[in-house]
Amino acid sequence: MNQSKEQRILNFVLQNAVRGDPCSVMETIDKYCSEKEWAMNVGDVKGVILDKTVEEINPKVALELGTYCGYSAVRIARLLKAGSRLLTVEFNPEFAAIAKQMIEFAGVQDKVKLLEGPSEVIIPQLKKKYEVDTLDFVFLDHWKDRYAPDTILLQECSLLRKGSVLLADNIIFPGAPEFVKYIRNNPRFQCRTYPSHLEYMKVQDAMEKAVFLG
Ligand SMILES: Nc1ncnc2c1ncn2CCCCCNC(=O)c1cc(-c2ccc(F)cc2)cc(O)c1O
Ligand SMILES: [Mg+2]
Repeated sequence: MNQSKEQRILNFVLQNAVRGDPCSVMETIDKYCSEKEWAMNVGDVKGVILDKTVEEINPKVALELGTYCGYSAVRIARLLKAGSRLLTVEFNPEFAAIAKQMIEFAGVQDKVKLLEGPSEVIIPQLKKKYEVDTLDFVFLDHWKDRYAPDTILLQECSLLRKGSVLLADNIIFPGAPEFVKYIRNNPRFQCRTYPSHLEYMKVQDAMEKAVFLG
């Protein structure tokens, strides 16, 4: 049975990156996906916006929606201080299996908990099942039409507190128009757009940062 693209990405990392070195894993994925096969990792250009946001917040508890191969989970986790944790949610079991191996190879498994399932099922479980009080940071990178409903669900589950920061990928391409409309007209959020480019392409994209005002 021929391999999936995601399996080829993982194999390239296992054969070419340095075990236990998150930056090496990120660089190796970026090399493969810019030279051999495009894939929907946040990538090295938008990844710097993600880095700066995580460093500014220094989150104790972070949530990622849409793990894919684990690139942004590794990217975020490498910046987390001791005692901080990233919960990352992946719907697709094949992607989750790849991401688990990627996260372990990078050596950040102690900071990352990979949760398998749809976001609308996992989010309501975060408080009781995963012992979350509130979230300091949320990276939205899953189905673009889930960004708005899941932002509403996070509020309904009292998972946001004054100052919680959401960062959403792909608000230009593929686009998340309902989310942009919802968040920019909502007085409970302070928004800022970061124009950038689609991963590994010259196509315009952007990230939206939204601070919950409580
Ligand atoms: N826990 C959960 N709950 C719900 N859905 C869940 C989930 N966990 C995962 N998914 C399912 C998400 C599937 C991937 C989402 N990301 C994307 O769809 C995505 C697509 C592009 C793209 C760009 C240009 C193109 F020509 C084609 C595609 C780029 C990106 O940066 C993207 O993030
Ligand atoms: Mg994305």
